[in-house]
Amino acid sequence: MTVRIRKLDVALGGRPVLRGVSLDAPAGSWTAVIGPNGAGKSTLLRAVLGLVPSEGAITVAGEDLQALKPRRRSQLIAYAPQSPNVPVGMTVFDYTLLGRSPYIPHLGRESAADRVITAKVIDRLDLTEFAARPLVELSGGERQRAVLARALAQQTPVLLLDEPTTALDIGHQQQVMELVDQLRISDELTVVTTIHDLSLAAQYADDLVLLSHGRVAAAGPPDEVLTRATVEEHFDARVSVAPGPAGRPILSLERP
Ligand SMILES: Nc1ncnc2c1ncn2[C@@H]1O[C@H](COP(=O)(O)OP(=O)(O)OP(=O)(O)O)[C@@H](O)[C@H]1O
Repeated sequence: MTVRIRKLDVALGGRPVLRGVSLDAPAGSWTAVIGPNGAGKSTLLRAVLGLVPSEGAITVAGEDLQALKPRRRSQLIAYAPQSPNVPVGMTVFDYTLLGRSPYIPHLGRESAADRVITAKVIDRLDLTEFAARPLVELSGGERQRAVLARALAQQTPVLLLDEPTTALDIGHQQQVMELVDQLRISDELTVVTTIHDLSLAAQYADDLVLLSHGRVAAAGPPDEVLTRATVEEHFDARVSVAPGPAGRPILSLERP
């Protein structure tokens, strides 16, 4: 399902945080939102979910998101936040099962199928040995995978991931990115993720959207957006950019 954002403005605490942001994420595509700290990346995802008030238009498959009931919206879009509230005492299994909430009838219980889907997602994220453990007792990377598990258990056509790999070791980064990519291809998921690792973004995303001071500073395929000059201008970093697999750029920091 295509996600379309037009002229999105968000103000927080009386200060503009997003200004006139537009983007198109076609069905089955992967869009990575990049940008320096405080650029507005997380706010953009939160605005799509209706978690912060915004002005402008946000549609999924042509449906106006702001007009949708929360339950319907949860059937369309799953979100893995950067710093979720972790309910004290809740196990990894029960937390992941929350992803099935949009399909459980009011005052009803989850079905056997909901529990099977939950167990499968937990397994695919290497969390089976932690399933019965309280989430708060997990390491940062284990917890991050549990947050992703909850979002994947929701089985929505659109997946919004806020910094899904920051706490992960290199092996689990690859596992998570590959899993999301497989689901994107097999189920035609539309993936929008914020991400700080620019080389990782470039390896997986079809398009990058560079936010700077709340505006779109550049957008397009990774090799067009990730130039040495653009990275220097917006991140104040000196990097070298080399073509990697399939011409996708790989960045390395250069010591001044
Ligand atoms: N509730 C709030 N009230 C006021 N300002 C806020 C609020 N939430 C975020 N901001 C401000 O909005 C700006 C954008 O924040 P946001 O978290 O979207 O940035 P980001 O690009 O995701 O940053 P990072 O890379 O550090 O995660 C920041 O300057 C932040 O301080």
